[in-house]
Amino acid sequence: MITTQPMNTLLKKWQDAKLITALDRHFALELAEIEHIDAADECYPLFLLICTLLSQQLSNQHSCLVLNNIVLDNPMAEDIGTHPFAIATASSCQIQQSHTELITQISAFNAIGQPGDNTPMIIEFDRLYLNKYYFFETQVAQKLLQLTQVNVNADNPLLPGFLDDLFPQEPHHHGQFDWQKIATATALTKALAVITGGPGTGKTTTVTKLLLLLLTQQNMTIRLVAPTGKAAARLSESIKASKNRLRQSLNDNCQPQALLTALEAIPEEAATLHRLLGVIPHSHHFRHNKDNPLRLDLLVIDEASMVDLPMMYKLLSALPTHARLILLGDQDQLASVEAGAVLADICQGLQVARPIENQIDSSSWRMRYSPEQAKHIQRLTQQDVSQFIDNKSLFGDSLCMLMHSHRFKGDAGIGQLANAVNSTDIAKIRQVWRHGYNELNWFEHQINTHQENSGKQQLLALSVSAYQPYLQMIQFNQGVFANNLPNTAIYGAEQIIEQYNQYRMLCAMRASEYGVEGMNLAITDSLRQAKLIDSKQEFYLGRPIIIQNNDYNLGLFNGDIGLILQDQHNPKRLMAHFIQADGSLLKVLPARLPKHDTCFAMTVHKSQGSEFDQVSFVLPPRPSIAQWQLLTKELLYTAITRAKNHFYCLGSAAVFERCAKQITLRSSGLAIRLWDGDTKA
Ligand SMILES: Nc1ncnc2c1ncn2[C@@H]1O[C@H](COP(=O)(O)OP(=O)(O)OP(=O)(O)O)[C@@H](O)[C@H]1O
Repeated sequence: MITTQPMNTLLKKWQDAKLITALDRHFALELAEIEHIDAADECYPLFLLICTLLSQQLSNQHSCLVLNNIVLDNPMAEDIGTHPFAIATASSCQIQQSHTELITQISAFNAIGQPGDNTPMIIEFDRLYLNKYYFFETQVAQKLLQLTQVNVNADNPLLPGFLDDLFPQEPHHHGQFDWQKIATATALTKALAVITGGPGTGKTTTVTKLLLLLLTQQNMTIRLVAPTGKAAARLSESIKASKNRLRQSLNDNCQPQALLTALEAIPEEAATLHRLLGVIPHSHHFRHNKDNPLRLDLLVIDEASMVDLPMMYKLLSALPTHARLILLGDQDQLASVEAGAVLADICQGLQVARPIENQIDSSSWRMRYSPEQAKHIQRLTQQDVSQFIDNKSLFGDSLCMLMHSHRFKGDAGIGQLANAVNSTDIAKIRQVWRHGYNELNWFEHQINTHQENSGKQQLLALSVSAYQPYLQMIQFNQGVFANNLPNTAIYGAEQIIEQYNQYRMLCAMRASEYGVEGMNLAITDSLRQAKLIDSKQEFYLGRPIIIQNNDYNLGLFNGDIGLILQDQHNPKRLMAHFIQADGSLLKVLPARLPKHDTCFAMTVHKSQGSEFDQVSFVLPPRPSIAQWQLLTKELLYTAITRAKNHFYCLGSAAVFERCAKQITLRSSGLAIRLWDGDTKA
């Protein structure tokens, strides 16, 4: 390897240029100590480079470093050449060997071992792992494959009839597959079922019908969980709504009492993953693990795209050996905040790449069933899925993807835009925006010579009107308390919070004028000018708060959102009010709140698992290089699909379209392990 400067100097230079973090540099230097090499050794630069690249990959949520992906003449991906942001004219280090030679050479380092070795790093084919992540990935793959191989007895002769009753054939759908029915049959026959699909495709409806059928056959302890409190609360609401719809339809169709009894036994309460596993304060470990398994027969995990690799390992380890697992989620959403993209990897084997008009590879999906599973499905559903038979894959037997959204009607703008973005179809994106749907509004960045942006001003005006109703409710209560009108009804905290949750501004990033920080300041200022808030004090009436750290004693968790309101029992006292996952109200003295921020605007990442009636999304007008890394298709898709009725976007067409073209790829070997066995490089 050749370098233009000593490696230690280069590491510092890369850190200063924000190509790597201080952690990446220290990680590499520490491993060099473990390897017992220093600058005098010929292989020192290569060892440091490889360790730095691995750490950088882990910081960017990859599970491993794919060595064949390293660009040999510019491994640190430095900006070279004529680009205005370029930091150099030539890369400061180059690897002269081929990838094969590189893999052979680094395999000889003491700190890099083979699978099964107790070394800090593990190399497998062209994938380099931190030992811990290799362990998580192999364990997750092994446990998922074990589960998918467990066939569950679904021979009850009543099942096909029950399935027909629960999924009546719609006359106009004659001859089409009923994927909800097939998903239910899949989950009836396998200990692992993965039911994925976009918003409103019927995941909750399907799982409710599935639980109903399972409970008609045997008593089971079922637990419902989701990654965040907000997502758990939403799952609980969705299950309740789905049960109500089902109760109505069972009664209308005079279904057998057995079904109605089973329906009532379906649990409605959902918990967070942390609560399920039992948090031990100040520890990464949970009370439930392989030595103290969970007490349940069936675990349903919603919003599974948010579950990272280490958490999936912990969940699977804590699952009792006899238990069944159902994963629900949208594989197209943003991947987890921490390492891995477990749900996307699970679904990867169903992806069929296809080129579309603008030459960008997009994808469609195709089920893959073994001949035995196709027979089970046919017997239970009378649907012939033989066209999806694939003799090579067994993992496909556990999967079912729902593709038809019942929420976004075929011609509705939000659904159209989400689909166009999801398939990186630029022509379709332009067509949707040009169509002028009522549900979609575009605000163009228009920055004049005084650096004033009329697009931003329009969005701020809209945000003021969208937040006005909840702030007026607060002002009404304030008047009642101030004038001591005991017989006048006031708005309850739950009502006010519900009203606040009708609208949210989402940003791609935290920092900068067009990030959460800048937009929160701008909205606060606009609301103050409109006399809707009085923001002189830190904890002013109506301030929305988002929690940034877990506080197990208070029962507040990262991402929880609440409002500063007058305490109804002592109106002189302001308290932060939160709705918890079980629907109850939690009141906390503002001074006791863990680390928090204002939440008129929040990141798209933090909005996962939530939905709002109206959503506005802010793209920066001129993204920096670092900001471009965040602007992905998955980010856009997640932002759009948070909106139930209206989506507004502040941006420029060029940025929106480039964002839609950037597809997140997370390096991992999980998909290969699940779909091809451990044999493929
Ligand atoms: N087969 C169907 N026919 C008609 N309407 C349906 C069907 N399945 C679901 N729906 C309706 O679509 C809406 C969304 O269903 P559901 O909540 O089950 O979807 P979901 O995929 O869980 O949504 P989300 O992604 O928001 O959690 C509900 O109003 C439901 O009644």
